Amino acid sequence: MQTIAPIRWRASTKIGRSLSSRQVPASALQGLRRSSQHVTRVNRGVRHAQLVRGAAQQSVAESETEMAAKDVRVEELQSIVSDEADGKDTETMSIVFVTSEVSPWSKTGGLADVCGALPAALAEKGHRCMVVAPRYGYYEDALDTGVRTKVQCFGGSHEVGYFHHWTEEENVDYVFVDHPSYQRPGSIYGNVHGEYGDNQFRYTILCMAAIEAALQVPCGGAAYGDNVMFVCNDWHAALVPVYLAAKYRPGGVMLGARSILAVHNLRHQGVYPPTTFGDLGIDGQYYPALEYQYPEHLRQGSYEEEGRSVNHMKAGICCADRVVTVSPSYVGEIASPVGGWGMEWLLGGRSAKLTGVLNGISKTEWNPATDKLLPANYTSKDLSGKALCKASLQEELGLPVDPSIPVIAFIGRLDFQKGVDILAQIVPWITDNKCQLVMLGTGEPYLEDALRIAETNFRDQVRAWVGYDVAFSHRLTAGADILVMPSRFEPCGLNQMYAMAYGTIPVAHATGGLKDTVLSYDPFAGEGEELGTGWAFAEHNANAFIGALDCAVTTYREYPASFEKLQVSNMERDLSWSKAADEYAQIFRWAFMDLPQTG
Ligand SMILES: Nc1ncnc2c1ncn2[C@@H]1O[C@H](COP(=O)(O)OP(=O)(O)O[C@H]2O[C@H](CO)[C@@H](O)[C@H](O)[C@H]2O)[C@@H](O)[C@H]1O
Repeated sequence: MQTIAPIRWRASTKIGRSLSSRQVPASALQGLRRSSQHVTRVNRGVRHAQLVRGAAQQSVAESETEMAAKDVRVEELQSIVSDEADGKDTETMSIVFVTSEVSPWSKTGGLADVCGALPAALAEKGHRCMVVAPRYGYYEDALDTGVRTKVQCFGGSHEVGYFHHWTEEENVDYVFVDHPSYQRPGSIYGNVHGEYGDNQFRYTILCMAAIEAALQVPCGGAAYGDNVMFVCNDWHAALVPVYLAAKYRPGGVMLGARSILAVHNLRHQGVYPPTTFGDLGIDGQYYPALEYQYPEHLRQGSYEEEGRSVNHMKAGICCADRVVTVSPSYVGEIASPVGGWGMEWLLGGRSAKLTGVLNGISKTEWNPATDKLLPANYTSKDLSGKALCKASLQEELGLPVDPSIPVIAFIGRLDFQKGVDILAQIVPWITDNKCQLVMLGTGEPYLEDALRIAETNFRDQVRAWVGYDVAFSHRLTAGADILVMPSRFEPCGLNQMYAMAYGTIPVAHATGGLKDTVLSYDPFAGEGEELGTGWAFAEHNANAFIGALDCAVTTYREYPASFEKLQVSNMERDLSWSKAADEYAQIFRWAFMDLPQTG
């Protein structure tokens, strides 16, 4: 606790400076109130730290004056303790998430879910939170701040604008970076011809614009300033730590800022030809942080000079103050050849600064008791609504409406990662065992075809919804009995947790976050012992998958009381973001204690 003192001192002075030196519109009274509340909280944090430091330095012989002062301190400590009892953090921080996607505005996968929910969980604990993401569309609920700035990269000066969304309920500042390269008719990252050729440029601008957002955008009347924690999500945001180290700190700006690289998927690293280094506007001494020479077996043929490349993720790993990934098991995988994708040696070297924090789920978006996208709502106390959801799903898809037939669901990106190939292999087993299979996904064309072929071959039992449909993903999660996740690797996985919250039992490959969350059911577990959450299989092959799925189907048919016990137990688990938010906050505090990482 004693080492906390300098952090709070920095926090209060920096926030104070940003309030006084930046122009604050007189009309932004509400925002000013929010800011001043924040400063008050921070000042209270300073007092807390001073108190703790004071306690450590106390001499044995206390004078009467000291005793009186101590009484005052005890009172102050009591007020802090009562704040803690409210579930609020007393050590509040300014946190800026930088991300390529954020739900509900832009989403291709789980990254958007995390950036749409974790900041709100941190804000609920008293932290000031901003999310910076590209403005891919004309978001009606985000207003133009009027702030414009120019960022220098790729041989030119590029003007970006900032749009802002804030609601009292969430208390998160969503800041959307506006640039012509973001608004395209295709999807976020590409179109039918593949990935956009200028993605490196688009996300370099995002990184630069995000740092400037903290300095310049007067959210609620006052900018965040330069004493912030940047949470840089995946390779798209991984240059933020590099710019802090190479451009800002040497110029005496952002000296109090720290950065965390949050790894959601290490397979995608943002890899470009080494000749692009000059476009990034980074001093040459940082070239080694970005350079990566792929070993021969991992080369994809497109890089010059024997596999040499510029790798954004690697740069983030080198320059971030800490690296966080989205589950404890994935930490071990990425620091080893099993899941390091060439980065294992670097991550192994930074293992003291590498932590796994299991994702949570949003209980406002994914709650069967209140979900407006479902034909019926239900709770763990009364599952009758779930039976209605199942019947409605079977009817909607033109499948036989029969409560005794187990409905097995798959939802996800159709990608090598998700193991859809082994799901395709076991479709005949599923149909032979008189189950129904419903798959929702989009992605690699050969896997989309595999889904279509399965439906064509087994029209009475299989449905393949090739596309992206959030409303249907909710109806499917609620209407199914079992959700399968045969992922080859899975940093965390969210669908298994959504399934658990909806009383749908997960069957998953024991990898990454699935290993941490899908625990095989123990029918002999006594009172107070771990019951399990579903069924997991260790080897990634069709036979092992069938073994686990057979357990789930057999339990559903022959031991309905056990199946229901598992459903209820899963629905009553705390899967919320609260615990993860506490763990992130602790990592931020540790990062603020250390000197900044220089790369
Ligand atoms: N066709 C479709 N229609 C509608 N919704 C669809 C859909 N396909 C996928 N989704 C939704 O997208 C999200 C996918 O989340 P995941 O965590 O399972 O995977 P993803 O691999 O994208 O995320 C990466 O980041 C997250 C967040 O850290 C990690 O959990 C994960 O392991 C890692 O691979 C879920 O909300 C799911 O419902």
